[in-house]
Amino acid sequence: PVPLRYGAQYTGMRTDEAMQQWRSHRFGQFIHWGLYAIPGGVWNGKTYNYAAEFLKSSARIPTATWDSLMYQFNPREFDARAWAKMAKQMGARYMTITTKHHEGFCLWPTKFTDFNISNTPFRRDILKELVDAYNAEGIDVNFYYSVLDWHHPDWRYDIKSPEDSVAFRRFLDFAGNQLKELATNYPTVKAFWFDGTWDSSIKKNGWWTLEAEQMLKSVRPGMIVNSRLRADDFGKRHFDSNNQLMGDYESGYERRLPNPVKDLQVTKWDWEACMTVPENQWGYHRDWTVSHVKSPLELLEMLVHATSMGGNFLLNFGPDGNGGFRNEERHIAQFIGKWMEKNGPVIWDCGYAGWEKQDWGYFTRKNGSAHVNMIVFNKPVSGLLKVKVKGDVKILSAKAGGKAYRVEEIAKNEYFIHFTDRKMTEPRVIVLETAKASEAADKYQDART
Ligand SMILES: C[C@@H]1N[C@@H](c2nc3ccccc3[nH]2)[C@H](O)[C@@H]1O
Repeated sequence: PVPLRYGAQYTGMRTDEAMQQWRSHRFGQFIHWGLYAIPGGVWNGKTYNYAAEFLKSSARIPTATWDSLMYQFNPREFDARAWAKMAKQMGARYMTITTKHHEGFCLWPTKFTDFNISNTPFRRDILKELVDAYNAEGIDVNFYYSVLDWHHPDWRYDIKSPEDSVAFRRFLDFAGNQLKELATNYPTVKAFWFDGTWDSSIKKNGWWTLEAEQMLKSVRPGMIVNSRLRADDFGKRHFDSNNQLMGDYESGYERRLPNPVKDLQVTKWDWEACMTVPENQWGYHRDWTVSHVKSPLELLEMLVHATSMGGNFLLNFGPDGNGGFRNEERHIAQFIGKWMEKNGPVIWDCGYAGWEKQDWGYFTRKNGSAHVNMIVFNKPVSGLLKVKVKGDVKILSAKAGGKAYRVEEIAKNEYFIHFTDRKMTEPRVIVLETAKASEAADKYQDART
């Protein structure tokens, strides 16, 4: 292996309580909220189809003009407890909020820049209200922090001169101060979700990314940090030059999920996929007709898909400039919440079952349990759900809501579950009870070829 100073600091999955808690949550609510929520993708009467949180660049708005949106930020409808109740009802176990996005506007009264909530008509500490309200609902809160900062004069995309080095050093000190401030002033925050770390300026300062992570973990032992923060000695990101995952979980799945057949490597570490409801809008956009809007069912399947591969699913909401959610978002929360009310136990505390993906849907398994959950999305014409078990296992029974389905052994380690349900109106959960096969005689003869 290549000797590294700023590479992975440990290998394997963390087994401490804080990480087990993060892992068991499985389902999180992402919230993107900032000045971009005021124009919502529309500027001077023109609608820009690009991501609404990028309107400043897509509409080529001068920084001074954009930053003056601060004097309009006054979300009258903002009610942190109502947001937290909606998330609780949806079945989310954690929430990740943008403390500062690329625009550089800070949702908390930071000491390190005036470009923050205390200098808006609203004045109140949004982060504190959110942390308190979500924690009161038993939901953990994590902080998203964009290192990329369009507002700060010392930000550099690359280091091309001694002046760049001096300025960027000041910038890194500023970012480090803000991170320490966040970790200190909001003591119940469990994780940091870093973004905006792909530019050369950061890749040339891998040392800072490790220092930032170590500082957060010294201020808050147990703190969790995503792989996206880190760059190693050679500017490699997420996985270091020895192909070791940096940070505590892989955060490379943005608006995409790992393939359940080809990407099984992710089952070896912690990871999280974050997802937009429209094709690509994180911040509030006034016009959702500009792209495909994912249905509640599509998003529910992604949650099940992520859980089935031992990962977390972070579903994004983009409140508008007044602090209200779109009807589509409310409906999604209500739909998923209804399903989670009945079936949360096959998501929370569950992960990769270790069996081969089948066409009808996904397997999940609670750690060490003899029960394997089948979440059926696609009932086959035959009604026969194929299950290939791994290792010394046999299936004893298959039950859904108290009703037993016939388990037919069709070959060594292979079964059909006779799924007699007629019309499927929602994803169905069938729980398989398994036992050691070695206790039963083996009546199959391997073919000789
Ligand atoms: C988690 C997501 N990452 C941000 C982002 N910044 C980008 C810069 C270039 C290309 C794609 C990007 N996505 C999005 O605005 C959102 O916060």
